[in-house]
Amino acid sequence: MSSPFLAIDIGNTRLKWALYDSARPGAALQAQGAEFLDHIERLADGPWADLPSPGSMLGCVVAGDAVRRRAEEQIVERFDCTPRWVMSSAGEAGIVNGYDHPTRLGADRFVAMIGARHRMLAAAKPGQPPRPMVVVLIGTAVTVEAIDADGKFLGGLILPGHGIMLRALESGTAGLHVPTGEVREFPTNTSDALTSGGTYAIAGAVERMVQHVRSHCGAEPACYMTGGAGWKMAPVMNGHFELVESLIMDGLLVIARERASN
Ligand SMILES: Nc1ncnc2c1ncn2[C@@H]1O[C@H](COP(=O)(O)OP(=O)(O)O)[C@@H](O)[C@H]1O
Ligand SMILES: CC(C)(COP(=O)(O)O)[C@@H](O)C(=O)NCCC(=O)O
Ligand SMILES: [K+]
Repeated sequence: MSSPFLAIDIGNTRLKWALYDSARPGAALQAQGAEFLDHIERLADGPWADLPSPGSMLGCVVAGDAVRRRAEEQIVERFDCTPRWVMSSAGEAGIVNGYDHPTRLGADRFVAMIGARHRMLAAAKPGQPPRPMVVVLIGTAVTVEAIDADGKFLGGLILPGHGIMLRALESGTAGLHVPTGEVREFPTNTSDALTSGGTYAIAGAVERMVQHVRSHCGAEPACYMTGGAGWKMAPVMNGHFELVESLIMDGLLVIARERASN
């Protein structure tokens, strides 16, 4: 008998949650939401109050122990299931972790790569070999991961996200104040210059990683993008980046299914 499954992704800005009808890739989404970290205490009595109780949950958390504990309090207060969190390991669910210290890799990065690998394999036509991948997470920070065709995580970049870049510029200068501008190829005012600078800094780093993977692996990578600010980046990306809002949740579903069958 399958029972509902709760997936949770806690980043440095927001907690994202999604309730599925079962713990397997492709499960039907029953409810989802996102809360800024300051508002986690309201989950049990708020958005979670009327949900069916999940039989199990799995999450990833990079926001620190205090935030994880606050989330666990909400989970056990509201639901009859044990909080479980993915730790990055030397390998799981088709990804081999090439980090110098595999457990130090952010769990969100590890899980997103697992979700992406599953998606890439599912999209392959019969007889088509697995492809290398570039996986981009646009959250508080930006990460750009390289994975070869065998599923080995080769390494990844960490950059400041849009918000951190703008706040750093504002605090480090007299004449720059955080404005909201437009992305322009040739910005002619400060607001547009700042917004475009941040956007193209990320786009440029991503394009470089695509080049690195292409020449290292000798094949065109499958490119996936996710994260709260992914929609801002998708329109300026050259080439075919697939924006997959649910990549981390997809990875949690893959891991939950694998763990249940092992
Ligand atoms: N409702 C929103 N409107 C505009 N931007 C948002 C919104 N929510 C998130 N963002 C952007 O996305 C970033 C956070 O994305 P998210 O994936 O939640 O990050 P994290 O996983 O680090 O918590 C923020 O830095 C912000 O730029
Ligand atoms: C790189 C990150 C800060 C990204 O966090 P996020 O933007 O999702 O909040 C997080 O994955 C993290 O703390 N990683 C640990 C260090 C590492 O991956 O090398
Ligand atoms: K994240």
